[in-house]
Amino acid sequence: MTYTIDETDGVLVFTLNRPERRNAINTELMEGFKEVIEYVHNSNSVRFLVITGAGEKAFCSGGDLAEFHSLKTEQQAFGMLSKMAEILYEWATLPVPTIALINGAAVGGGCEIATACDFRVVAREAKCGFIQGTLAITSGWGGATYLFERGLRHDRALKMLIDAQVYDSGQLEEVGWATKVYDGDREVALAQFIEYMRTINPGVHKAYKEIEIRKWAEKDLKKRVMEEVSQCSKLWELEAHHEAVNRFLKK
Ligand SMILES: CC[C@@H](C(=O)O)C(=O)SCCNC(=O)CCNC(=O)[C@H](O)C(C)(C)COP(=O)(O)OP(=O)(O)OC[C@H]1O[C@@H](n2cnc3c(N)ncnc32)[C@H](O)[C@@H]1OP(=O)(O)O
Repeated sequence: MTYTIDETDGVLVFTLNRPERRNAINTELMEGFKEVIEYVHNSNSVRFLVITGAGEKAFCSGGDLAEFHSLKTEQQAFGMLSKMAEILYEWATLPVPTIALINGAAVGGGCEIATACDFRVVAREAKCGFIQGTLAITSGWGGATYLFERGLRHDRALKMLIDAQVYDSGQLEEVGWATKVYDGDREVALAQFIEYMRTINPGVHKAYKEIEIRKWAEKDLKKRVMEEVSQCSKLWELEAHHEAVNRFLKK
């Protein structure tokens, strides 16, 4: 199974389970996201939604470059990118707090998924980055749009995107991307992170999330996400991108 969904005491944990591919997102995993979103909407018991990656090495390495490499044209790329962008928008606007429990590398689309979450709880040894620039594309799932909504200083957010490098956990904390850096066991870190939130009435959480979502509706967030998708699609079909992906796959 490429993913698991487990609910315990109101905490729903979605685990990306392709450690041999560093939990890269393929079509099957996209369906997993949809299943989780539906689960949360239909549940009265889920209080927190957590996403994490199986294994110790990676949270998520972004889109599955082997699978998506068959997409050559702008139109083909737009199909895949917009599908995942729609999913991430649904995820970002869920009525419960969302937590990326970043157990290892989060790069490319993996960094976008984490940025679409409300909180990023990051393992001390994890490295994360919007490395899409090294593949001659921009983020294509809405990640840059979410990044500019996360309250980071503008120059720091922009530098993260245009340097296209991975940051260590100290740098991620310094720029304000990581909510918390943890040492040791991820389950313990998660339990500590939600310790106080748990004691608060869920109606309060839902109300705060609605405030955020209303702001996003007024700021046309969805439209801006889809424009980001279009930009990425245009770059995707260029030779520079296909050459960079070839280099990665041959490595
Ligand atoms: C498509 C959407 C777009 C977006 O909108 O953002 C993207 O996400 S673009 C994709 C961006 N991602 C990458 O460029 C991934 C780059 N991967 C890495 O940098 C590294 O793999 C890692 C995540 C830092 C982990 O490094 P390490 O632990 O050293 O593992 P390996 O590099 O040896 O990888 C093991 C294995 O997994 C395969 N792999 C890794 N990432 C992907 C991926 N995104 N898609 C497909 N396959 C991936 C890698 O090729 C290795 O395979 P084998 O050699 O066959 O073992």
